[in-house]
Amino acid sequence: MSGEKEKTSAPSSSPYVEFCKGVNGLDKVILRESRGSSAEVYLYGAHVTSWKNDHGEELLFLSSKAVFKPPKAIRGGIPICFPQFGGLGTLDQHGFARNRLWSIDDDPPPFPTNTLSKAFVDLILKTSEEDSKNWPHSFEYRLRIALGPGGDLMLTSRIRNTNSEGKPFSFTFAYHTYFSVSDISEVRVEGLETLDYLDNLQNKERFTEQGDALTFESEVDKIYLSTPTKIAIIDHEKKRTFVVRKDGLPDAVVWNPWDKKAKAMADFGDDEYKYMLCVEAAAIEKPITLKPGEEWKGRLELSAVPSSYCSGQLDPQRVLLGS
Ligand SMILES: O=P(O)(O)OC[C@H]1O[C@H](O)[C@H](O)[C@@H](O)[C@@H]1O
Repeated sequence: MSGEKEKTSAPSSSPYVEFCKGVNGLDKVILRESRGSSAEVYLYGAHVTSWKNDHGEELLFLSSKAVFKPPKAIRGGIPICFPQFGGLGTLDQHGFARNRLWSIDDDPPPFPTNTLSKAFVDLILKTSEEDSKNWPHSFEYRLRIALGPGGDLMLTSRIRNTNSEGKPFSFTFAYHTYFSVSDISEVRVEGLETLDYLDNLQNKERFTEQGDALTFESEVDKIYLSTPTKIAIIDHEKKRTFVVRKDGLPDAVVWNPWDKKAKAMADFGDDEYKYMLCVEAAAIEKPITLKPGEEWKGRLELSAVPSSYCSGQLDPQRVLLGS
């Protein structure tokens, strides 16, 4: 199994980082921030399955039918799509990172920016013999998952080309975040209006979004191109706004399977589409290419703030700037 060499000793827990077992005895890490927020990460897939605010409220959607058993990816939370998004290549849907066993990275290279947080974990995935048969490249993928002092969830991916023969490689990528929402019909997304998108439901044809914030009344599966670095997901019923900030990730996928596709998915409840929305920070239209020795960085920062709106009038500037 890849990455076993990194595991020199059993990691020791602290008040901020607890190493334990999750469903089916899979290794899990719980991050806790002193004001009460928390996150849970499975080493299987480097998959964040839970993110709670300081009131203990769950902010991510995880299906009640999620399967915690390799080789199936966990349905919900934040799957990592690498080195391929969707079916855009020869690999299995969304690549292999989401269904590999990652290791704890005991000695990650330093980060240029110091986070104040003590609640973080560093994970690593390296090329395995099996994966190199389908994707003949050598890579090191380091992922830091951190909870900020205010409960923000930060994921930083650093992917390095370690090919020894001078071969570049290209990949597409997404943080496939499933947000928990009170009722999909009460949700709107701001920051994607007037942008071009590829519609996965119409052979990836290119369209331009209209001027209004996005609302949802049927299946949606769109790849928005060259989006702003901030996107807001406003849950009117919960009076909660998620703010997605991303860096190095120009695109954003918006997905909800709606009723028919929900029924067709074995690991997804028939009605659960009402309670989730995927907004995925991604690099899809223009694949990332790395020469040997080069590193790419892609960062996602999620925060959940009370919606600042009254009488249904939302000022997007306040939502995006006022957190
Ligand atoms: O079922 P999965 O392989 O996890 O994929 C779930 C979904 O992921 C993305 O959002 C894609 O755009 C969708 O087309 C796909 O259905």
